[in-house]
Formats: sequence, structure tokens, C-alpha cells
Amino acid sequence: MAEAAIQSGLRGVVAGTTSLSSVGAGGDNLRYRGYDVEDLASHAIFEETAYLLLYGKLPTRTELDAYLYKLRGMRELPAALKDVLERIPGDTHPMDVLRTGCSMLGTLYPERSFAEQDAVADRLLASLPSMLGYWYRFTKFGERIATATPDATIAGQVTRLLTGREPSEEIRRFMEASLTLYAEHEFNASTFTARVIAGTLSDLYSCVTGAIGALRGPLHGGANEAAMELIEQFREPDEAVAAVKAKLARKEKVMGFGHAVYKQRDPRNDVFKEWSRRLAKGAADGYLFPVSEAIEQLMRDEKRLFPNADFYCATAYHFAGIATPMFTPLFAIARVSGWCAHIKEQRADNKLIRPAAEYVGPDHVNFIPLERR
Ligand SMILES: CC(=O)SCCNC(=O)CCNC(=O)[C@H](O)C(C)(C)COP(=O)(O)OP(=O)(O)OC[C@H]1O[C@@H](n2cnc3c(N)ncnc32)[C@H](O)[C@@H]1OP(=O)(O)O
Ligand SMILES: O=C([O-])CC(=O)C(=O)O
Repeated sequence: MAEAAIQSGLRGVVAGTTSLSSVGAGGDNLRYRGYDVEDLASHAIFEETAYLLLYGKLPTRTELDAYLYKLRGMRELPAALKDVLERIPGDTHPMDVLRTGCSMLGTLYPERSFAEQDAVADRLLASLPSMLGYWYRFTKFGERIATATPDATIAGQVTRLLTGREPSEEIRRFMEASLTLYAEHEFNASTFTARVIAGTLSDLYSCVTGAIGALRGPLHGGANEAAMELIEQFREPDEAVAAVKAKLARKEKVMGFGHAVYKQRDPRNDVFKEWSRRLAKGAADGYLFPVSEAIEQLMRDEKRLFPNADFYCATAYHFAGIATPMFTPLFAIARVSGWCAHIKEQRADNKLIRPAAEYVGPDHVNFIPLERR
């Protein structure tokens, strides 16, 4: 049925309004509250973008300084949360660590009323990088680290926690850009999950815990890790082309390509690609950049598909010294700003989200008693 096919996956269905971002307006651009994402990624730090999303305007110098100070003050984790993190096995995927950590934090600092929503959002913004870093360094190196690092921003802090050293200015700048690019994207799957949970008037931690679960999948945020796992198999562009051709022949998806909304290009990808090209220059395995370009060209030629934000982000994070399983958690650390802004927006004009389903099961059947089945 033509109509049902159009609505498959709710593609193109307008499910509500938002003033947080516009995706694909004017063809292929992305704006946060009207600001081009490229401008924010070039000129702003991540906390400026988070403030814009959560509080409705770009902060002044004084407001930004106060916000940075406030977030820095929440970087240490409560002892009970560190205890839980230490019990999570070392081979757990770090997205599961964030999901558990977020849920645990909600038991220690519960949101008792919606009047506390800004405080909870800020606490989550400040705590997720610390949870990831604390668990990583404890399980991998047996260290019980102080998560309140001297870094001024989340980008600096999380990079230091994940790489074990102070980031260079170039890498810190890249991390600011990456978090900014990942911060918000309208009614994507994880944000919609958060809004569905918010629509029941549940607490903010439940909304974000659900959103982390939705982001984890390879068709959404998990695609950046899957893209890296593909790219790093090759040293030569020709090898990559042959292997990806074979993948397409088997009708397999190539993660990091295609998009549910953009039809020509994902504007975030251009920024990630330039960072990947730049950071490849100082990397021992910089050959992965031409490998990525060969895959990009092949996907255009064979499938008319373009890279989305997750494709060049993968090699850019890799060249920045970040381990692959940390890619999607970094996406979550950024997107928590957008999720919380959407939760606030949903609550401000709430209606329970409850679509209808067309029943396609058997018609009425008579009950058969257990002994006669
Ligand atoms: C930040 C983000 O979350 S961006 C998205 C990250 N996800 C990925 O990169 C996963 C790979 N990409 C995909 O699965 C899809 O492109 C999606 C889910 C992102 C978008 O989905 P849609 O635009 O609705 O496309 P859909 O999945 O229905 O595919 C349409 C056709 O293109 C093909 N296609 C779409 N993406 C890809 C891909 N990455 N590799 C190979 N083929 C693809 C499909 O197989 C399908 O072909 P068919 O019509 O012959 O069956
Ligand atoms: O909008 C989407 O469907 C996925 C996406 O790019 C994002 O969440 O950043």
C-alpha cells in the first residue's frame, strides 16, 4: 500500500514542533536556533552551544564563565556511583556504562520536580564525561582517578581522561568542534525516544537513559564505531574498494553512509572530513584518510550515497588518539545537551505521544482451552 510505505519508519511524518534546530532546511543545512552549525563548530566551544540549546541564547562572556565554573564544580562523582562503575566488567561496551551511570545518578540526585530540570541537565552534562573516564581508567589501568581535571572545558577534560594526557590545542579545538557538531539534530531516533519518555511526565534521568539506549545502535550513533571497524581493515584504497564492493554485492549496509533526512549531503560531514584530513598528517596510520576517500567515492558511484556525520568523524577521532569504543559515548556526551533541551521543550507544551497502529494480525479467533492445544 503506497501510503503505508511512505510512512514506514515515520519517515517524513511531522510529529511535533521544535525551536531547537532545523535539519535540511534550504536543501542541506543544519542550524541550532537559527545559527549555522559550521559557524558554531568553528568559533564556539561546546559549552556555548549547550547553553544556546538549553537556555535559548548564546551566553555573554560573563554568563559563559559562570556556566563553565558551574559545570567544572560538578565533575567529581559521588562515591556510590564510583562504586557501581568499578563493578561494571571491563569488556562492557562503554555506552552501557553511560546508560547504567546515568540511571544510578538518578537514584543519588533524583529529579524531585520539574523545577529542578536545569540543575539535572547541567549535572548530566558535567557527569557523563567523568563516568566514562573513571570507568575506563579503572578497568583498563586499575587507576582510581580524580575526574575534576584542570581543563577549562568538557572537550579538554574528556580528551585528557580518554587519552591519559593533556590534549594539544589542535586536538582540543577539534574535540570542541566534534561535540558541537553532535549536540543536536531535531527528531532523530534517540531524541524522539527522550521526548516519548518525557511525554509520560517521567523524570529527566529516565528520558536520557532511554535516549542513550537508542543512540547505541549501529543505524544511529553506533555507526561511527562501525565505520572505523571497516576503514581500519585496509592500508590501500584499492583493497577498500574491492571489499566494499563485495559488501554491497551481499546487500550489506556500509555504516556512515546515507541519511533519513538529508538527501544531498550532511553538512557536518564536511567539517569532520577537513578535521580528519588535517589530523591524518600527524598520524602514523594517516593512510586511513585516502582509504576513507576511496570508500566515499565508491559509495557515490555505486549507490549515490554520501557520508553522514559518522563517517569522517571516525578517522578524525582515531587520529586524535581516541579508542574506537569511545566514539559513540562521545556522541552521547554531546547529544545530552540536545536531549535535555528537547525534554524541556516537550514538557513546556506536553501531550502524551501515542501514535496508532494498523492491526495486521489474525481476525477474531475462538479461545482454545490449554488441554486441547
Ligand atoms: C548521526 C547519525 O545517526 S547519521 C545515521 C548513521 N547511520 C548509518 O550510517 C547507518 C547506515 N545508513 C543507513 O542505514 C540508512 O542510510 C539510514 C538508516 C541512516 C537512513 O535510512 P533511509 O534513508 O530511510 O534509507 P533506508 O535504510 O530505507 O535505505 C534506502 C535504500 O538505500 C540503501 N542504503 C541506505 N543506506 C545505505 C548504506 N549505508 N549502505 C548501503 N545501502 C544503503 C538501502 O539498502 C535501501 O536500498 P533498497 O531500496 O535497495 O532496499
Ligand atoms: O537525524 C538523524 O536521523 C540522525 C542524525 O544525523 C543525528 O541524530 O545526528
